Amino acid sequence: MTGHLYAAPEPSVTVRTPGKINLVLRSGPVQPDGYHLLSTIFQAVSLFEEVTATRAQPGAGITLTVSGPQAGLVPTDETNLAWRAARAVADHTGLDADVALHVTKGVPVAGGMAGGSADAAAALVACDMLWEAGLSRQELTQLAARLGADVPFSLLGHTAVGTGRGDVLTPVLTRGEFYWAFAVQAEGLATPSVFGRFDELSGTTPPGGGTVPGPGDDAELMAALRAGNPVDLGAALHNDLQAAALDLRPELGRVLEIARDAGTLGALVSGSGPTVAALARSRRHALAIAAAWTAAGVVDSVWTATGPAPGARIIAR
Ligand SMILES: C[C@@](CO)(OP(=O)(O)O)[C@H](O)COP(=O)(O)OP(=O)(O)OC[C@H]1O[C@@H](n2ccc(N)nc2=O)[C@H](O)[C@@H]1O
Ligand SMILES: Nc1ncnc2c1ncn2[C@@H]1O[C@H](COP(=O)(O)OP(=O)(O)O)[C@@H](O)[C@H]1O
Repeated sequence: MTGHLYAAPEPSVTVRTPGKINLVLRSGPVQPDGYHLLSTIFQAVSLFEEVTATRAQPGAGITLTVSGPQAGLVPTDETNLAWRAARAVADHTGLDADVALHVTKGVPVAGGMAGGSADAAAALVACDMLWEAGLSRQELTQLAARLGADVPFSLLGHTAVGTGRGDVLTPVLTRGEFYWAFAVQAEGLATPSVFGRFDELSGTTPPGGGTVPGPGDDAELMAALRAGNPVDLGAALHNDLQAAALDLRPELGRVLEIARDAGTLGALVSGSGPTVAALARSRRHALAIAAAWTAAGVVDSVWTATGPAPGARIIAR
């Protein structure tokens, strides 16, 4: 028998969180704090991020690595949202922030699908469990909202109405599965520039003024979700930021047109873009829409998924 010594592996926790689309996004004017009051309906989709948090030696601090097809576009320093989430758990609990984080990206980067927010949500849950911090759901949600407007929804998943900055959530009842195709561009759009262009295009409303339509205005969309009716859902999709994203990226007009030619039930820019989401009749139809985009050469990659998808889940420990 040879005398190999095997070190016990360090404890680790892996958490999976979904990307999202906004089925409806209505924005009011910019507020004095620089944020826009929103009325949105999020749907989580089956493109997932995974964050593994592994215990590190005392004094090691936070380290972070990233893998996945677009890993090169993601910062690995303290500006990464997963890093900031680990820091937030440590600051909130007074525990030492010694952890090695690994992020596996499955959501397009800077595509308006909240991949970074999903990493933040996953890192919150993973560090809470690894460090046995015992944070309540409410504490996790509060930390999430401080990290970004989309982060609380990444924790929750499924389908939900978002008000305030998009961070005040009410779950929505849905039936069945919806099929989506996504047209992804290699070069993302920065969320603040899209909101900035939205302000320019929407004119002279003074900061803090104006009103935001409530979810009651989306009764038809809510009924379509409850009934599991993709045709009615497709007809009710709406994004106030779409004109701004198209203004910054006129070529997205062609991407929308190709989806319509391929028989989509409804296509729109996802959140702040530039990803375009197209609702399909079936899994096969989603693949056909994706193939039409590829054939036209108007995208850098195509992805398909179903929604709704669950929120943060611990998948290994
Ligand atoms: C537009 C949406 C739609 O779900 O998402 P994306 O499409 O970018 O993923 C969200 O509102 C983005 O959420 P998130 O990306 O978490 O935003 P944050 O990091 O909190 O904010 C980044 C910046 O976006 C602008 N912002 C964000 C949210 C909001 N309600 N009003 C804003 O004006 C602000 O300029 C803010 O400084
Ligand atoms: N963990 C992360 N994953 C991806 N991007 C991140 C992350 N942390 C910080 N970022 C930065 O945030 C930007 C937008 O991130 P992302 O969440 O992918 O897009 P969006 O806000 O359009 O949904 C990226 O360009 C990147 O510079």
